[in-house]
Amino acid sequence: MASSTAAAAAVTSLLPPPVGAERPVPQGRLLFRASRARSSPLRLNPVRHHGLSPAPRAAKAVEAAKADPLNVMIAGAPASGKGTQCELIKAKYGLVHISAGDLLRAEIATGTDNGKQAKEFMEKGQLVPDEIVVNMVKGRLLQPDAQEKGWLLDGYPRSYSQAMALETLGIRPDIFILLDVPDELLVERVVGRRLDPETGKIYHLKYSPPENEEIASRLTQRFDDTEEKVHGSHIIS
Ligand SMILES: Nc1ncnc2c1ncn2[C@@H]1O[C@H](COP(=O)(O)OP(=O)(O)O)[C@@H](O)[C@H]1O
Repeated sequence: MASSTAAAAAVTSLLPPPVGAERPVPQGRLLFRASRARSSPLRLNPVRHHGLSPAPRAAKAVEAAKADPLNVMIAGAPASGKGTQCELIKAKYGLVHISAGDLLRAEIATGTDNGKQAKEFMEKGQLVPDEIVVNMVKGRLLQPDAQEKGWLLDGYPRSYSQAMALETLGIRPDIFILLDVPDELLVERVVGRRLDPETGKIYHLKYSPPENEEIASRLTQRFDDTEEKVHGSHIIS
């Protein structure tokens, strides 16, 4: 799909280069740069200097050499291309991809109390209450893999209160990416999207049509791939 490849390249080219290369200030419509919270309690091994005296030269050298892992938040409506962008960003920067929806589904699968409560809201298509989501996301961000490699947080925050909950913990992304796709295009993408139940491959009737008649005849549509989903969704998902 030429347009999605171009969009994919557009987003990763707006991100800073991987650690080790020089990081220019990114610019562009799809991307907003947030300031880094230097005192983030999420950094388990920060380089800190105590007292008023200047840091020793050796400590400064260590600090200069140690690049902080990149922390990214990404948001976009259904069919905005978030899944594609997440894969590309993950592959390019080696970040740990943390999806709020996946975390909730894992809670349900393991049958935790949080999972049982979350399920009721998810089945009704409602947001799961902050008491469950905030701690769950915070806990995952604190895991050593995300701390060491950096994180790509997807599907959080979905409300002002969720954003503020992380803000009060001192957790901010280096970059917030909003995939801002016009409604007409989202509808076109969602309505034309098809799934091959045998291979799991996703097609689009117009942009990525099936290779042959046999595949075309078995394609199905996801039950929630409807125009209403686009209109009913929050821009931040
Ligand atoms: N940040 C969040 N806050 C509250 N509920 C969430 C959040 N992220 C996901 N959920 C719940 O999980 C469901 C599935 O989310 P997700 O996997 O992102 O899929 P979708 O993009 O189809 O909503 C949502 O409909 C919502 O009920």
